Amino acid sequence: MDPDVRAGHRADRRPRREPMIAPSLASGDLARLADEARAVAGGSDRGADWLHVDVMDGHFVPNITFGVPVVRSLARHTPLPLDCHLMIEDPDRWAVDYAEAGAHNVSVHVEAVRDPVALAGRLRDAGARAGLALAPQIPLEPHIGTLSHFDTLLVMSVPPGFNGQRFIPEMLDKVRAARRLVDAGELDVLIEVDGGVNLDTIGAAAAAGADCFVAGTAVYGTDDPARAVRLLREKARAAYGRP
Ligand SMILES: O=C(CO)[C@@H](O)[C@H](O)COP(=O)(O)O
Repeated sequence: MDPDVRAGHRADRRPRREPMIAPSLASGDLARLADEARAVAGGSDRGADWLHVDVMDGHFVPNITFGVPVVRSLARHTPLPLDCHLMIEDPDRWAVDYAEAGAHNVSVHVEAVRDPVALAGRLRDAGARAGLALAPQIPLEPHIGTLSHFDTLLVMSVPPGFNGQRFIPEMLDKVRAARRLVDAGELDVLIEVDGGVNLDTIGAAAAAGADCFVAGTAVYGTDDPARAVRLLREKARAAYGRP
């Protein structure tokens, strides 16, 4: 693979002291996706780090959202790296199409993928980071070996399928366990937490060791999404022990 692309992936594995915020576009106005992306991009200020794109197929989860053509168009309308979270059956068939459409990170659910190691390699060959997602009922421990082939661990803190759900604090045990492995040098993944992240919950997720925070309702459910991104980052920074 292109060494510059790999270098870019490594650059995302920043020292864990600067929180990343990834607004979840599915909570925005779905008739104005480019505008909603622009609303969090930041302009001259620092905006969101990634734009989270929840892909749901009506089979793996009981909801339907975005397909490959939407991601391809979005990639032309925003400078933000697209973080595609595939909640679909047969990610082995579809994931690389999202990478080729311009996704920066493509996460697949471990129980849905047939050959995770091969798929991670194919995603990287297509120029994307590879992410492994764990729904609330899926434990971390059996998948640690598989994760060593991935760039991102997405810990879901709500059942997949819908925005606006309540954060499940018990999921932070998985974040803490992953953080310990990363800090011990036994795993090299960016830890993302997704679902119910808001100003009341982000501090606990940051203290548990998450690097990247997906927030839908807490960003797009406000009058000022850019401000919401700033406030979320400040809360996470404070929990990291930074001003
Ligand atoms: O993947 C999912 C839900 O399936 C999440 O990305 C949520 O869509 C985030 O929305 P909030 O829980 O922050 O409203």
